[in-house]
Amino acid sequence: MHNTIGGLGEFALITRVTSQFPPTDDVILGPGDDAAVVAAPDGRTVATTDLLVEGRHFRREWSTARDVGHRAVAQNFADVAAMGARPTGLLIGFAAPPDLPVAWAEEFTAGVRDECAVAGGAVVGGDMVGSDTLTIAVTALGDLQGRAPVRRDGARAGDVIAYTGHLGLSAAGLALLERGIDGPADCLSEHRRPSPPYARGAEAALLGATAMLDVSDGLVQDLGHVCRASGVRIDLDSAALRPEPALLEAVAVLGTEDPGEAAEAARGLMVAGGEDHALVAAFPPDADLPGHWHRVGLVSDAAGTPDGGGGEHEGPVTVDGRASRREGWDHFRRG
Ligand SMILES: Nc1ncnc2c1ncn2[C@@H]1O[C@H](COP(=O)(O)OP(=O)(O)O)[C@@H](O)[C@H]1O
Ligand SMILES: Cc1ncc(C[n+]2csc(CCOP(=O)(O)OP(=O)(O)O)c2C)c(N)n1
Ligand SMILES: [Mg+2]
Ligand SMILES: [Mg+2]
Ligand SMILES: [Mg+2]
Repeated sequence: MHNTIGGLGEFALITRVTSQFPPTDDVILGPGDDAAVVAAPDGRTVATTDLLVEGRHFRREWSTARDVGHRAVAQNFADVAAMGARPTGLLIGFAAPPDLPVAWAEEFTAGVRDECAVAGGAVVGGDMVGSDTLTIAVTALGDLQGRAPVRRDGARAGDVIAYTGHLGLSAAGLALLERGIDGPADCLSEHRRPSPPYARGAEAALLGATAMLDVSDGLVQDLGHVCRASGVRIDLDSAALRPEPALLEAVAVLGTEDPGEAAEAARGLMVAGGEDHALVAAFPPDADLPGHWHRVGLVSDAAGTPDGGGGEHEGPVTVDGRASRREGWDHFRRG
């Protein structure tokens, strides 16, 4: 019996892993040749890639291999959804030390397979290499189904900002894990296995979204990209940012007794916490939004403000007209 991937060897591991992935109707040729062939019925393919690095994005003591598999898919197909596209294909680069248990690789694969079943895409290939640091590099493909992509540069003054999915739960989950606290469960599970509302990306496109992205680094920071690309400002209404019960509970567990302070701390996590992969979009003011799109802000003109929408201390995204005190994630600033 080979318990480590070093004992099993590269090609036996590839066979074990690739045999787990059922093809979908989009897959013309799956894993096994020099490249895969994925249908692009619309003739335009959305392509995106994100890395997961052990110690930076996940810890093996905090997340199971299955969790990391789910997360690798979610993080990437959320970007596909954020373009208004439907997930189709996935390529998985797997860099691992030879003493990694085979069971870890297999459980990771099961997580990938199960999240693909939720999102609707298929694994069509990947790569395996040895590395001191366990690193997962995923490339995701999507189909626009004949629609125009929803970019970051289309928001216009007068548009409303709305989100769907969760905000702040993942950041709360991370804070709980850092403190060794094992609840509330919804926050821990959202951190370990984010649940992006994949199908609502295409829905937003059909509802007339003018700009969209998924929240990976923090709502305020990520909406800043929309502002810079669109040449607008965005003001969020704190009263419209309603924390979910699990988030309020997490904040209480993390040490805020006062209910007023708890609500404030929860909103802090909603505007600055990343990795829930909620979808946030700008819509024309008359858009007929279903209830799962929560209206939280307004787009205004950047003209007349310093720096075309915010100086060094006031970014283009404000909360109740004021700069947000909390920043989002920056890979290099935070080390
Ligand atoms: N090393 C790179 N080479 C080329 N493009 C990159 C690189 N890193 C990031 N990008 C591009 O910059 C944009 C912003 O990246 P990122 O902030 O990671 O987006 P997201 O949060 O949606 O994953 C994306 O379009 C991405 O493809
Ligand atoms: C062990 C650990 N520490 C810290 C974090 C928090 N964290 C890591 S990366 C990140 C931002 C999102 O990841 P990124 O690679 O920037 O994805 P992208 O924005 O490109 O989608 C956050 C909040 C984490 N998930 N795990
Ligand atoms: Mg990225
Ligand atoms: Mg994104
Ligand atoms: Mg990021």
